[in-house]
Amino acid sequence: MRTPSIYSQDDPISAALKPPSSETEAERDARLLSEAEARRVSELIDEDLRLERERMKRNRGDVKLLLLGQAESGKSTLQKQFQLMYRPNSIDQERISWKTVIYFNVVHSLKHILTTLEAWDDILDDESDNIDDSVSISPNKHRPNGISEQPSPSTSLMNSASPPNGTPASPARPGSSGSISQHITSKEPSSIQIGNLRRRLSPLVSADAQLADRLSGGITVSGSGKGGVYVRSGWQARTIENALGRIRQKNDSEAKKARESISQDAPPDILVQDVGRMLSVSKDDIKELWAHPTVKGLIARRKLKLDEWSEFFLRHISRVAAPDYIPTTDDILHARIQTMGVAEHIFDVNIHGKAVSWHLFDVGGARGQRHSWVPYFDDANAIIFVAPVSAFDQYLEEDPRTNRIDDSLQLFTQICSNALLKNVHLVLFLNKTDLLRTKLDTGLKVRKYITSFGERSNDYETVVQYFRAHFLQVHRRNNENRRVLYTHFTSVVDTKATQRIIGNVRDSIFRGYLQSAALV
Ligand SMILES: Nc1nc2c(ncn2[C@@H]2O[C@H](COP(=O)(O)OP(=O)(O)OP(=O)(O)O)[C@@H](O)[C@H]2O)c(=O)[nH]1
Ligand SMILES: [Mg+2]
Repeated sequence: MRTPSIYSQDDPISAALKPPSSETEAERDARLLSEAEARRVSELIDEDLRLERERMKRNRGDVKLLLLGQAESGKSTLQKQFQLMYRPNSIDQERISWKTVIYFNVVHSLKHILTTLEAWDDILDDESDNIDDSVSISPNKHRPNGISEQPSPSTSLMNSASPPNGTPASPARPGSSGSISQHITSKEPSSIQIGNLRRRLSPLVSADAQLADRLSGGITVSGSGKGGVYVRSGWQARTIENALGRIRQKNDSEAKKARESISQDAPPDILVQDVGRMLSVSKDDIKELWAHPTVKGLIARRKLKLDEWSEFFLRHISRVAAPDYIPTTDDILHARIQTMGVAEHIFDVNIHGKAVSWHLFDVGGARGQRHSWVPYFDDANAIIFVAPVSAFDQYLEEDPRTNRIDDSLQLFTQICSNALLKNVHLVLFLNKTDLLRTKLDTGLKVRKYITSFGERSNDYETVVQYFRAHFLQVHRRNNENRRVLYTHFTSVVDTKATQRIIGNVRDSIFRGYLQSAALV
């Protein structure tokens, strides 16, 4: 008996599509097979559409929270704190993959130190010594890593001649950034010592590109210079898959199951294993380089600028370079990897007996990434805008003429004035306050970089209030709807303090959410 066909005798379209009567058995079998495949694909599409409709319906009641702010402001670190609070097990599952990031952070920092030393001929040249970096420095060679050593321009915040609090702006004055304790007078010993360290560390440093490739999955993004590498959401699974290699061969559902079953017992990636071995062998050399008077001198003279994560991992190198190293949660919070695009994280948040799904969108903050934020604006319930207040002496990697505080203020202006966001609950984190304290304690003068700071006192309280006043001013000028701005001084690497603040923010967002959902 012939298998029933999809072609009905009565339907004219079916009749038109009816197979020719001369169809052979083999042609008929092939046709039936392809009809069955078409039906299967069509049913899959229908099922996908049904699930998507259901998801949209379900998500209508969910809270959507955007984490916005410039690159390096601390958005992903804040996301990790949400993860620690609401899905702590997932941090354990990812723990092993953070080892690749931390090794990359160490190796990349060593490379940056050695390249900078090379540009200064591995010595502290007292004749070119000028602690004040508002004056042009003429190194012997071009600057490493394309980082401009032209004096960075000081800024009057948002070009406002008159800052909040009424004190008139005064011109920048050169300041001192502290005393140099070590002076190397003999070129020979210093350069020979560093030359030897460079030679011994070169196999380790040469792993930099491979580690970057492992994390990015081979994707290079323009502008991923200093920070090293951009990653898309899901990079953890990729580093683990590379470690296991064989998972790639399997079909999707098997790979998913294997990924889910991976814990920190997963066999380590050969590359990561090799880097771990080299780190362990080179531990003393790294310590010697990090403690070397020439390195310390270049840092004090601001000829060598290290990021906070570089300093953190170099300070903890004994632990990080140990053969049995497993990243601690604190290490994970300090690890640095640039976000590419927008990464969605979903948490079930239980408030007053009501369970609500929170969708956290962690965005890439570099200028080239900001266009990808907009599609998430129209159904957002809340924004946490993260502004690093320690960045008053730093300039955008993408545009070395723009002071990072100024960029934050400009970005905050755009967010406050955006019509799509006018009803969104707005929270401001003035972040990296721990680093701000350290910078001020070492004698760095705000007025040297922010001319409008004028003759105010350079103490922590005055400085944070000054920056806060600027952000409040931006909010006030762009607040037709008279919405409240919730402000917090934060250091999001501090778990205890941050989780307390997250609790407050959660409650205030949830109150707004209930009101807008007309549930109260
Ligand atoms: N000491 C200190 N370090 C911080 C703080 N917040 C963030 N960091 C560190 O700053 C670096 C950058 O933080 P991220 O969270 O990756 O920055 P981001 O805003 O996600 O950056 P993009 O993804 O490039 O947009 C990381 O090494 C963090 O550990 C803070 O409050 N204090
Ligand atoms: Mg990020």
